[in-house]
Amino acid sequence: MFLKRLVLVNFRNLEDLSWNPHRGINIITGDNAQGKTNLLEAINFCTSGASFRTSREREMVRQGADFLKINSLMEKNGSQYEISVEMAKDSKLEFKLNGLKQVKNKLFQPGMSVSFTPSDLDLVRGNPAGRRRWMDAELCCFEARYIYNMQNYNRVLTQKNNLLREKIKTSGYNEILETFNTQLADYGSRIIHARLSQLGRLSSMLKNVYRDITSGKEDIYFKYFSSIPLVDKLNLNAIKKSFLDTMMEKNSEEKFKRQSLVGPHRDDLNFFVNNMDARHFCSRGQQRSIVLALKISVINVYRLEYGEYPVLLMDDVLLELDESRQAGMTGLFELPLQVFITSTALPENFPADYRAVKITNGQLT
Ligand SMILES: Nc1ncnc2c1ncn2[C@@H]1O[C@H](COP(=O)(O)OP(=O)(O)OP(=O)(O)O)[C@@H](O)[C@H]1O
Repeated sequence: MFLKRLVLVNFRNLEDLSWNPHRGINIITGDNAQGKTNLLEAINFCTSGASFRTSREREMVRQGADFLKINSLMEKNGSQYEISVEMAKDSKLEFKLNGLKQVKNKLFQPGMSVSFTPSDLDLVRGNPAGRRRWMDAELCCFEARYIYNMQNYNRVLTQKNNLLREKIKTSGYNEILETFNTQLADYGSRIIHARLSQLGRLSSMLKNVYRDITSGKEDIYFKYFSSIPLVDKLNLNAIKKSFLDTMMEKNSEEKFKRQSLVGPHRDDLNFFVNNMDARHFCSRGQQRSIVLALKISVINVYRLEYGEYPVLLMDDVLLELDESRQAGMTGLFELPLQVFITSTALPENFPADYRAVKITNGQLT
């Protein structure tokens, strides 16, 4: 996937911007608050239909303006197409593909872009909910029916929790609870199964990428911690049975605590570098390297799924690594991959060719 042209009107402080990015590495420099992240966010939006910064889309319209326009020319597997997004005052976003209106969900598939922003550092050091969100949104999103299973799982989970919280038990309480448990085991085991199989595929890629970044000095692995004993991790029926058995065992505790204690919504993923738990023992630079290695592994997974690398967006995260770790990424920069990197200054010894643009007060130079 390559972004060939980007035209923005009233996108945050980017009032009127037109750009034909380089096919390889683009470094966007500029002082603070000039519009570097805004530019990355616009690329993120026209490649995913979502912002890495906000879910309140109206915030993206330049203050004082009454509409926003993003127009992009993309190339995917050799074909070109135009995606445009418009939002007029008080109306919803409108998406077009090659000039024709298109529903957002049909326009954007996963795997068009991967972003790495400072908030992604929480993937290592933050709470388990962030890691579960990452597995759901970035790692497993393309698995058939994953989102369908997630939506149904969450719906039943809410119903079950509401039932457990009821003070006066309705008639048929135990039967209803059992029905919810059966449904949760069905959807939940598929979620856990998909997570484990995608993690299995990611594992060796992550090890290799991390070794490259650290010039072979550090090793990484991860562990999926489940609220369900997982004996046969790749056997869906075994996961489902274990899920049902565990819910039976925890039945009294769930009733006492009035909440659902078992399932993928309680699971976690932890990273270990040189056998040490990365949450507690890794430096900031190591944590940054872990997230970077994860993102690079994910773009490799997308390449296997879709036949082409996604666009990679890195906001204020790459050039903070020391030169030896940046040098460890030479292999990445040799791939047919378009990368956008923001930084306040140009790097001194960047390990690959790049084109640089500077942004000042929302204008590219
Ligand atoms: N809707 C909006 N309308 C107008 N300006 C906005 C809007 N949203 C954000 N801005 C402004 O855009 C400016 C640039 O923000 P951006 O986050 O892109 O800066 P940056 O160049 O990445 O800076 P830094 O190096 O500090 O991260 C900020 O001054 C911000 O207040």
